[in-house]
Amino acid sequence: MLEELKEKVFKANLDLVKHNLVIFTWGNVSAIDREKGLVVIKPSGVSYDTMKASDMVVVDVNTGKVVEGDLNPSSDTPTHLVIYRAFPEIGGIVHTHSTYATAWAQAGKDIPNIGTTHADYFHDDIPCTDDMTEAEVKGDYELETGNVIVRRLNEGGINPVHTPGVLVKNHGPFAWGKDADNAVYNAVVMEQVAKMAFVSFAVNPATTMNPLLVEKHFSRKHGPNAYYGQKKK
Ligand SMILES: O=C(CO)[C@@H](O)[C@H](O)COP(=O)(O)O
Repeated sequence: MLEELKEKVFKANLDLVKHNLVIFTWGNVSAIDREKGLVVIKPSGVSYDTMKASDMVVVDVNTGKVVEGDLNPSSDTPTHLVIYRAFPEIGGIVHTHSTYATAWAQAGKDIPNIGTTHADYFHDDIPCTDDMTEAEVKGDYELETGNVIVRRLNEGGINPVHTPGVLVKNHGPFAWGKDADNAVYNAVVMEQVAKMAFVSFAVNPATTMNPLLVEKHFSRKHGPNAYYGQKKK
């Protein structure tokens, strides 16, 4: 079942290594078959060096139950499932501990949009979630991580299509897209704009962004007036 999607998710997980977004067994990629209501995700704790397409695990997006696969699904599976259930536009999700995006997450800071590269792909500042409560941390942690992500986007009036990523405070980045490959692409861009922002503020802590450039660049990628109508934070 879902052999083609397993192959795509498997290759997308290997692309995390190719793009230097993960080491060891860190991170994970998933994708969803919306018609079947099934999610294919990387197995937990398996080295990318030995991983095979047939190792991918298939879970029910609504129950989280494993419907196919001999290995345990990624420990972050509940987080992925919350995001899929909340945002039907999303077809693939990536979680990494990539250095610069994770540094902004550990610092508890949104990645500010101070350049056209950022504007091309993320439009808004890339949001960082707030501190998780004791109940959230001691509860179903991965599920609650998904809930704080959804809450941060919804309360910020942030469109997940226009801003395809988030930072989980003190943890790391989640990125997404229309499919697994697009999610990996956005994860790579997020890490790059995180690095560029860090270096830019080191050069000039007082730097600012020309808002005219934001609309100019975002509209080039998403079409004219694509952003209007989205609530500002
Ligand atoms: O965020 C974490 C651990 O803090 C996880 O994302 C690990 O980095 C990968 O876990 P598995 O996908 O192998 O379960």
